[in-house]
Amino acid sequence: MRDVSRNIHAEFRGVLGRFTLDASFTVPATGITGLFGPSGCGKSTVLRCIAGLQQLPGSTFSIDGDVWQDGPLFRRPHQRPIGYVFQEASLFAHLSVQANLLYGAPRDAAHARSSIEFDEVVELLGLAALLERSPRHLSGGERQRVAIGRALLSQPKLLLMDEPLSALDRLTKDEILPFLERLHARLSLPVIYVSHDMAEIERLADHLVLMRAGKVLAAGPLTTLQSDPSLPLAASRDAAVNFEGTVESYDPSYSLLTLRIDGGRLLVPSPPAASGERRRLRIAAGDVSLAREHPHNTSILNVLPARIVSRTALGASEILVVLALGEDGAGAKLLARVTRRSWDHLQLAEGLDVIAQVKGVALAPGRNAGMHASSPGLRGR
Ligand SMILES: Nc1ncnc2c1ncn2[C@@H]1O[C@H](COP(=O)(O)OP(=O)(O)OP(=O)(O)O)[C@@H](O)[C@H]1O
Repeated sequence: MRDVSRNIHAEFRGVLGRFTLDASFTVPATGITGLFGPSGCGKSTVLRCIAGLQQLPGSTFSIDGDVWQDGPLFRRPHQRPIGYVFQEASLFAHLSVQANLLYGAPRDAAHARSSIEFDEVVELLGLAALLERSPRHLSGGERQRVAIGRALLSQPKLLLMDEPLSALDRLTKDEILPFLERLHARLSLPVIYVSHDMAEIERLADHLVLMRAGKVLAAGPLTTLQSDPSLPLAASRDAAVNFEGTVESYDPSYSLLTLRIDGGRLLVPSPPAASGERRRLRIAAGDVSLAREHPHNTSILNVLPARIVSRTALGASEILVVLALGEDGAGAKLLARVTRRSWDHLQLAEGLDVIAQVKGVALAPGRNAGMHASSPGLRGR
């Protein structure tokens, strides 16, 4: 039998008007799972099924071995310990921010032990200065932070977020993303995060469920799906991979961080950071070029040994190359987009050891840095 403990397991099947949903996935019941796909593919419907707001007979759902739906068993929405954050925050206009936050928080002491604390939520979401205010006078971003805080204080076992940033402008989004990153770093609560914006998913998600037309194309770790050439992400114009790096050292004379990643080291321009700190990195396929030999006298900071894992034609003139970093080709996967002419000219081949020249690395802000910064990340060249 499948081990459903520590997992979220979903199988939703049914017909809604002219739409057919046939979505099954299993992801870890930890971290943030991005639910990604084009408009109308069924992302919100999956969330509604998880919340019990949409009942499709013959479906199943369990989290951490706790079954919410299976055959005749169907827990009603109020029997499911979920927090739900929608596109637009609907706050009670006649209540203060503090009263809104506490609305729906369990009052009994039984919840107190394992609970998400009020003070912690206020601190994590930067709400201290807003507590006495009326929601009428909050900005869109502030309202959404209150809505997220209220969902957390209902002590959910699972947080569902349906396009929580899509109603906000770019600057406000960039202001809220660091708060979400802090929640991610500090709380162990599993989150299912719906978005059709890959930039948000790349910043936040650990796992990904890729949807198309009511079906799940693939589910798994974000990096694995990003670097799978058979999936649409890798072939897209802005294809990239994200992975974690650990700060090894900081060179103040050049404001450069050295980060250890699986299979190599990267130098990235950055404000100082403490060694041992974990940071999320993004490397775009278009920022990686290949050489047969170690280049001399180059301005490119990051030049790493790697092995070619696979090649996939992208139209008539380009090739998408999946690389594995390290002399032994056992490290993190990277994508590179090269012209077919260069591929032939350099006599590249699957299995060949090459040098990856990384022209740009985007580094997510540190957990405590940039809480009011509007920069989505730094680029190092
Ligand atoms: N109760 C329902 N009855 C009939 N059709 C429905 C029902 N619920 C959803 N649908 C249809 O299912 C499809 C998927 O809708 P859904 O909102 O889940 O997509 P989505 O991926 O979240 O889209 P978006 O990103 O635009 O929000 C749509 O065509 C929608 O009209």
